[in-house]
Order: sequence, then C-alpha cells, then structure tokens
Amino acid sequence: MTDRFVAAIDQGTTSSRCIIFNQDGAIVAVDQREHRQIFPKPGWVEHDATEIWSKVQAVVAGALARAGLRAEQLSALGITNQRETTVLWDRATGKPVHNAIVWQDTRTSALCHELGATDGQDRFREATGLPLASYFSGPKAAWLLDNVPGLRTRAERGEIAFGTIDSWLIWNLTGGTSGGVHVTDVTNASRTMLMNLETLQWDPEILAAMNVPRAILPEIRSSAEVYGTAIGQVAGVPVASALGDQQAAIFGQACYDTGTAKNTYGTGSFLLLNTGARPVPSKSGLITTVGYKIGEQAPVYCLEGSIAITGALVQWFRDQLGIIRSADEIEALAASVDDNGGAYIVPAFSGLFAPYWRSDARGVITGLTRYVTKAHLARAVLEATSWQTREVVDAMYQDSGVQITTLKVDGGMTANNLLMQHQADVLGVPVIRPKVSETTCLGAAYAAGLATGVWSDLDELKAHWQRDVEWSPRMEGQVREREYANWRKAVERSLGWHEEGGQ
Ligand SMILES: Nc1ncnc2c1ncn2[C@@H]1O[C@H](COP(=O)(O)OP(=O)(O)O)[C@@H](O)[C@H]1O
Ligand SMILES: O=P(O)(O)OC[C@H](O)CO
Repeated sequence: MTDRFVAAIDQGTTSSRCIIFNQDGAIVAVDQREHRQIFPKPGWVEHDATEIWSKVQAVVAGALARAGLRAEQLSALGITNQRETTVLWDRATGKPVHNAIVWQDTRTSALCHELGATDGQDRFREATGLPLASYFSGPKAAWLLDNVPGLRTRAERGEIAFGTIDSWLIWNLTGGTSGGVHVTDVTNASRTMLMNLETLQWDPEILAAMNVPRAILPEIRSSAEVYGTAIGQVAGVPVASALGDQQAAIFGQACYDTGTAKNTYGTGSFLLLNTGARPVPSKSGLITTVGYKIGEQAPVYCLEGSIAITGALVQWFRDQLGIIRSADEIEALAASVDDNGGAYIVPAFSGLFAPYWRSDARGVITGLTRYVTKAHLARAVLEATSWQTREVVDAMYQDSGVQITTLKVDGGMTANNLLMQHQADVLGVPVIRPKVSETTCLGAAYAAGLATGVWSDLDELKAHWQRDVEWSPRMEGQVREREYANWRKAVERSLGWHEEGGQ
C-alpha cells in the first residue's frame, strides 16, 4: 500500500506553519514563518493579510520540499487558524481594504458597550453563545465598515468580502479573483458573534443589531468537506477542512467523547470541553462554541474558557523586562527558588477574558516585599497560567457538572515541566501531553483526511493518540486552597483600573 499524505496549514497569531502528516498521523515535515505584529495604538493589534497569504504559500512550499514530496502526492489540504481575526477584501482586486484586526485588539470595546446598552447583553449571548466583547469578529467588521471611507456603500453593493483567516486562505487557495470560493466553517463562524448557534446560519437579527450587511458574509459549511480544489503551487489538491485552531486542537487530541477536555498553552490558553450534541449555555463566564462538524453529521458543541494572556506573559518577561533571553530560560530561573515569595502577577494586559470578561482590568503585580527576587517573579509568571486555568476549570464544573479528571494539554508552554507540574498541583488532577503535541495541525489534517477517505472514522483517529508525559498532582490540598485564595485576591486588585477612553 502506498502511504497517503495530508498537509495542514496552521495560520496562528504569531506565525504560519505547514505540517505534512502520513497515514499514521505522524509528522513527515514542518515549515514555519513569522509575520509582523502591527500595533498602531495602545490596545490595537493588526496583521497584514497579504503578508499572511505569502507566508502561508512559503511554508507550504517549504514543507513539501522538506518532505521531498510533490503537490500531487497530497491527498488533501486542511486549514486551521487564529480565530476571530477579521479581514475585509475587495472581491474584484483580491486586496484587503485594511489591515486585519486581530482577536486581541480592543478598539471595539466602546462599540460593544453601546450594543449592550441598546440591545441588552443577553440577546447576543442567547443567539451566539458569546459575551459582548471586543474579542469577536462582528464588532471588528462593523468598525471597519464605519471607519474605512466609502466601505459601507461598497459592502452593500456586494463588492466587499468578509472573512476570518480560514475564509481568506480558502478564497486565495481556490483561485482568488478567478473563482475563489467564499466559505467559512461552523467553528470559525461561531466566533464571529454573527452566527446563530442553533441554526448554524447567520442570524438576521444580530446582523441588523450589529449593522453588518449579509452581502459581505461567506457561506457557512461543515469543518470537514471538500470546499474546492487548490490552484497554484498545490494545484489539484482538495481543500478539505477548516477549523478554528482551538477546535482543531480538541479534534487532534481525539476528545470525541462528551466530557473530555484539552487545554492549549500558546500566546493565550484555551480550554475546551466537549459537551456533545447540544450547546450548553454558560452562566459562569465561559463561551459556548461549535467544536466541530464532520460533513453531514450533527455538530458537536464545546464549552470554552478563553484566557487572553499566558505564553504572552513569558514573552513580556523576556522582551519588555529583559529578565530572560529566551522563553525556555524561565524554567531554570523559576526552579532556583522554592516558591513565589508571596508575589502574584495578573496579566490583564487587555482586560481579562474568561471567566471575568472585564475590559476595565489591567495587569498587576501584588505581594511585593524586599524579599522578592526575579526568580520569584519568574514563578509568578508561570503560576499566572495555571491559576487562570484553574478558574476556567471551576467555571466548567459550575456550567456543565463535569469534573475534569485528567487534562490533555498541548502548545508551546507544555515544554515547561515546572509549569505543567504546578498545573497538575493546582487542579489536583493528572495533566497529560500526547506524543504528537502539534495537535492543531493534526486536527485539521484529520478533518481533511476524513473528508477525502484517508481515514474512515473517529475510532481510527482515536487509535493514533499516544501518551508522552504525565504530571501527577503533589501539592497538599490546604496549600492549594490557600494559594488559590491569594490568586483571587490578586485578581480583585486588577479590576476596575482602566476607564473607557484612557489607556
Ligand atoms: N519553555 C517555555 N516555558 C514557558 N513558556 C514558553 C516556553 N516555550 C514557549 N513558551 C511560550 O509559548 C508560546 C508559544 O507557543 P505556541 O504554541 O507556539 O503559541 P502560538 O500558537 O500562540 O503562537 C509563547 O508565548 C512563549 O512565550
Ligand atoms: O494563534 P493562537 O494559537 O494564539 O490562537 C489564537 C486563538 O484562536 C484566539 O481565539
């Protein structure tokens, strides 16, 4: 039997990656490139979508070259992407009309506040599963339509296309101005704040409230089906999956059973719990989102705890404070002391996401005394990730009644043993990392392979999953609860700092 190969593109916040997998779900080749982060004003974060498209083309070529494969040897191509980031482009020229507005960008906070005051918070949450927050795409699209001169009129005439990054890539991959398909998948659409979670279609009332014309929106499709055939460097290859990166990770982690969960530790961290065939509304500050939908099958929903800043705090410690030279140095520095020396850091750099959704929060370091050294602060940086995760795990339990008994983990920060041990300690459950920790690309590859017959069903995919490392809890319960109380006190001190219009 000749091996079959599936390529996945992971277009992330800081870089684009292409990974080619074989039929066992093992990695054959990887290529990765970073793109520019554009910060025009405090709180604003943009990407150049044209640059992203060229980086994506480069990593696809790079991965093929490293694998020693030709495009025609690929059975399918899957897409996974940073979610919520919003691009509007001119259908005739194929050019973006503005830089993409990134998920972390807070420029629409005031708009969200106004929408809440006029239409009520609950209306949006009930229809879309999301709290009104600058994180999501709908308000970003509305901002662009109102702030790029003449854009709203052109949009209403049907000249402009909206997309999250999946749509932008699929449109370009399948032909762009010469016949590219304008689609998105249910998982990405569920992050726009424009899709109704029950119908899985654009919600006309929400579109009206948000003032977003239907004419700009892509067609919503499943996460695993052939959307079109690629042209150019991968000509002839079916483009056969799209999933938001966190949904791709839960798919790659084989969390197909109700009650299973994973946490991905990257720039931010995103904990998703599979809640099965029905959306579970959150009362505890989580998001209700679509996990995946395979072709004609029923959708699977998730509850999600989105944490904006985890790995990005390590980057801040490295780049803004200069205390370490590389992210991995933080582990040795933190391990040089036994504890945090009483210091806690709450990285509310752009407010706090789950479970608080407080745009008025800003970062704080508390508990400082002259005793505290940079090593204690290094510990506090790492612990901020595990405590924020503990808070979303507690919220998951309140919302779903599911007590997580083991947590599957992945992402760049899981290379840090000290952090993973602390995570197991503060959750009081084992934390497990799989052998293939590139679960985001793997999930997109799995979905594309299912759509094209490379794999037959979820059981086959489940059999690929293998444990690599397991961290077991060691902390005494009393210590854990005392420190958790300290963490929550620190969070209290971060709230209410920022006033609208200030920085
Ligand atoms: N050894 C480490 N210890 C702690 N944090 C780390 C370590 N290695 C990488 N990181 C953090 O992980 C993040 C990168 O992870 P990755 O999964 O590639 O993120 P993303 O997909 O969001 O770009 C960075 O924010 C970096 O600071
Ligand atoms: O690109 P990442 O890995 O930082 O993921 C970003 C998330 O999709 C934002 O919702």
